[in-house]
Amino acid sequence: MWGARSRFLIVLLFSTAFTIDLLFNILPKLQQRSIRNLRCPCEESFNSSAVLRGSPPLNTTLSKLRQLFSHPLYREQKVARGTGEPLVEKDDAVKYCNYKAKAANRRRARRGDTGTKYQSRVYLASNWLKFHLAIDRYGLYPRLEPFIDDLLEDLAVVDISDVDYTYDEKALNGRCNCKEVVKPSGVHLKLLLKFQNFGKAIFKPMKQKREDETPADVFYFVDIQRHNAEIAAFHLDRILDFRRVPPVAGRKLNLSREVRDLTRNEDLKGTFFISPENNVCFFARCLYSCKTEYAVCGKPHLLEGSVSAFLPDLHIAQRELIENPWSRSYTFADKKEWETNPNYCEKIKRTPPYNTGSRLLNVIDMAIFDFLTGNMDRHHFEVFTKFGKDGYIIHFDNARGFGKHSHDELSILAPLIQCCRIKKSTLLRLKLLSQPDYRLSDVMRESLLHDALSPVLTEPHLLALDRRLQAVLKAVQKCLQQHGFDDVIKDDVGDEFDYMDFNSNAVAR
Ligand SMILES: Nc1ncnc2c1ncn2[C@@H]1O[C@H](COP(=O)(O)OP(=O)(O)OP(=O)(O)O)[C@@H](O)[C@H]1O
Ligand SMILES: [Mn+2]
Repeated sequence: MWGARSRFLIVLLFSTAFTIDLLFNILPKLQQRSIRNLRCPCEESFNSSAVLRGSPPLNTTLSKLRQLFSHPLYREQKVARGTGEPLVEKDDAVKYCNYKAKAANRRRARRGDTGTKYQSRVYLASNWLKFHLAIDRYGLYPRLEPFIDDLLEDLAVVDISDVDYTYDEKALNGRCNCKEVVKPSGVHLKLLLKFQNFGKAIFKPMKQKREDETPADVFYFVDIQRHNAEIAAFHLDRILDFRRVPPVAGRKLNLSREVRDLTRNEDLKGTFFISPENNVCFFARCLYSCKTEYAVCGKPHLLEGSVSAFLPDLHIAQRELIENPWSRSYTFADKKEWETNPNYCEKIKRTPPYNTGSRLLNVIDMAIFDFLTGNMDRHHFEVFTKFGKDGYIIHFDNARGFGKHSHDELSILAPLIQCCRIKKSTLLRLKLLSQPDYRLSDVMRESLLHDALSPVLTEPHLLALDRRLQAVLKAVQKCLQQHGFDDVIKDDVGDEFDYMDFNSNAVAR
């Protein structure tokens, strides 16, 4: 009798353990593996190599993300718009990088630091260099290029050779002593990572758990930065086909081994301490808020964060910093003109460079992107000087998005609502992403599974994307009713996609 009962208990124990393993270990791994398969070019997608090799087909053929990227809207339209002029000339860039690498090697040698792990030159096969050389007038990276996924992987694992604070533009331009211009970034603690392959990236540490929502009484300008928002924004921007966010991946850093032991910045080293919980912590040298209560801590050494691939140096690819015409007031009481003047956009439409070309449409694209993430902190933006006033806006700094999933901040959409204009290509993609087969939350969920810090966004944040997408489409619909098709929809793709009716008059005529 006792033997039968204990046998039953043992079986029960094993089956419970197996179910838990299946739910929390095996299934997520299978799902991650199926996402990895996304990295092969889309030709492979439907004669699934998994089936050919005899393994179970999983759900790769049902991948919505793969279907999305195979859609005609997401295939290269080079013929229509010509080849994209590159941001940097290959020979110039390689020469400049080699010069920098040699200088870094000389500095290392002077310090007697000649370990074989350091390369003496820049390799063309490095994914960060491939990324730099592929930036063109149409985006920060091409569609479906496997090196972007390889770069994301590099950002998450490549060995670090040095860590430092980030310095502001003046320092980057060599116009002042770098040590003097550390940004006042006590709240926005971030680090410059230099990799052993000479790649560089910006690390923003985790300051808030994914599950926490920004409290209602917190103003956007004192809101903290979220590392997961940076990662999610990169994926969203790629899914929207803007390709205006530099590649970002999640990474767990060992604060002792990979920051404290590697940095040669004594100020940074000096901010390390051990917390009462025995965790390794550090804070930033800065002009304000440099207190231990603003420190970040590992557990006990490991801390997760976002790693954003560095763009080419300003020396070879200058950028212009521009104030956003819809920037917010960063004080409690003041209001900006766009908040009180209903005809504000009419004024902007007459003001160069918003009066011609695509700058205004690009600001509207950015407003849609920011509305989807809930980012109210777009005070300035940057463009590459080389691409002129029609060049795309770089969607830097998305760390203040994804703060509240239960609130949609319609004021972020002001540029769209007040100007009633949108690129046809943008609208077509938004409409596609509102279809059940390509649903935005589903493709985002799938895309984010690939990141080392998966799950990057909680379900309520993913679902908020669908709700906000509907709000954008509704705003466009209202504009169409008020102003008509020709005034609202700016054709940048021709009639190639007019068959995409989606049972609505928003796209087809
Ligand atoms: N991936 C990158 N490559 C090159 N430069 C970058 C990158 N990410 C950020 N920067 C530069 O650093 C600046 C500050 O970055 P970011 O806005 O993300 O940090 P922040 O802590 O919010 O700083 P701030 O308070 O100045 O906005 C950007 O405006 C940009 O010039
Ligand atoms: Mn910022």
